[in-house]
Amino acid sequence: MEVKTTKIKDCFILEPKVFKDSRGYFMESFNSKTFNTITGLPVDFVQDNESESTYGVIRGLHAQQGESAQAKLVRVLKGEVLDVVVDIRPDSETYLEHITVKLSAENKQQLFVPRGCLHGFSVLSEKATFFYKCDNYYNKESEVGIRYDDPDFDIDWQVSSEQALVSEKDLELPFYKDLKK
Ligand SMILES: Cc1cn([C@H]2C[C@H](O)[C@@H](COP(=O)(O)OP(=O)(O)O[C@H]3O[C@@H](C)C(=O)[C@@H](O)[C@H]3O)O2)c(=O)[nH]c1=O
Repeated sequence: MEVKTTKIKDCFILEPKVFKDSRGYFMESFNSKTFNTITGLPVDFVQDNESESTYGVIRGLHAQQGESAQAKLVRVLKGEVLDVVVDIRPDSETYLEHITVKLSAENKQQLFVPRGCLHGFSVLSEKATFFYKCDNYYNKESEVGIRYDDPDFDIDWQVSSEQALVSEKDLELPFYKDLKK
């Protein structure tokens, strides 16, 4: 497993070691000891989630807050997405910065999203199966989010506005400046 830093504090890209042979490939997609050693973060994942989406779907930008804050280790099992992390931790040196990373079944990259950051993704392939580990349980009451098209962040989702497919719930999210903090 190789680790690459991103410009967001404590947000890493992980690249599993892939063993290819005539049968196909093998990889350790997650190893708790390796994860904690290479990131230096003692994260204890407790919930796995999976979703499937079609081209143009944008999910996000979401987080859970307070005692239910969640770190996530996200990856793509099928297809390709543009993954987005926005740092809304007021005490972070990268507060209000965001990154975009292409994750695909082919590149097998994983992105670690620290607690307190907003997360979302857009689907760039015909379909995408998205998988992620969370270090805290789902708690609907603790959910917060902002609009994917918040002009203060001006995120390029690489999907045209005509083709963007966004849930009703996500369309009702506020812009960051209007989020109750
Ligand atoms: C996230 C989640 C949803 N649900 C339910 C609630 C709802 O009925 C249905 C769909 O939920 P949502 O519309 O919120 O799903 P979705 O828009 O895919 O939400 C996810 O988006 C990405 C970007 C994230 O980062 C995740 O943390 C999560 O917020 O699934 C759970 O039962 N457990 C969960 O952990």
